[in-house]
Amino acid sequence: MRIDIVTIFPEFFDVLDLSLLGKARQSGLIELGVHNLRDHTHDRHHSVDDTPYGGGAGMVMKPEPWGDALDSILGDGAGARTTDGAGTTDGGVTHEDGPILIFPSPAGDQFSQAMARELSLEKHLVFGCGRYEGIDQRVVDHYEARGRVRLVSLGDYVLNGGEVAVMAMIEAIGRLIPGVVGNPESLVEESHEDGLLEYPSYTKPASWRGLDVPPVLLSGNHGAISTWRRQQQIERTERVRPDLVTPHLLPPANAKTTTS
Ligand SMILES: Nc1c(O)cccc1[N+](=O)[O-]
Repeated sequence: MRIDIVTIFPEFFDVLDLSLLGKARQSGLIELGVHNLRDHTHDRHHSVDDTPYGGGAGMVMKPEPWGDALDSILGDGAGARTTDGAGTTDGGVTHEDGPILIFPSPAGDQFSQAMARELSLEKHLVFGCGRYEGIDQRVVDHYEARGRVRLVSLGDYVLNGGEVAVMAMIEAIGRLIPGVVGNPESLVEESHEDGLLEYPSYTKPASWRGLDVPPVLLSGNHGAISTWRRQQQIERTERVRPDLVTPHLLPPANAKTTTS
């Protein structure tokens, strides 16, 4: 997968040299390009924002630097929208094969594990990190007419810009790319992968400050352990995130439960 990021704080993404994503870049599983939006300005102050039309507080990011930066990544044909509905274009690039341009935004679709999994299958992601009061709307409109564009929200709270959200999205997406995480099994038993929150985990010592590991986990009875873990997932999800509990995730009414 190729990932490009446009930002006024390129150094923010230095951390992507570390850990699993750093190793994925060294092995070629992920190719990363970080682009400084200010390199696409042409005035001596390298200005990227201006006052909003219609008045109001704050500043809006100018469209010209964004157009220059995104064209340098996408090409001026961008993602080449389909023309005949059969998924082909004059450039031979199908709509589905083109890059996806993602703007983190509180006005976007909620990011989720399902979305992370969907995006982990893509060949090329381009992230545009807005700042100030946001990016001139015409940037989104221009590229929506030429390829796939998505506004994606990390959550319902206010951030100073898109960089933190992009970092979280890249981690959630990158770790799902085959080969990035050493043991793919570890991707399965995680919160939200099966629709439930994960069960509590324990390791040595068996007793710590008077707190003991649940005996079932020391029993060696793998069937009982699996049943206990599933029950813990259901109880934790019902307690913390009842909105995630759907009938198909619950055990049949007559199913036995394992005490701890
Ligand atoms: N919430 C927020 C924001 O306030 C600014 C940029 C991006 C996001 N977001 O992705 O959630």
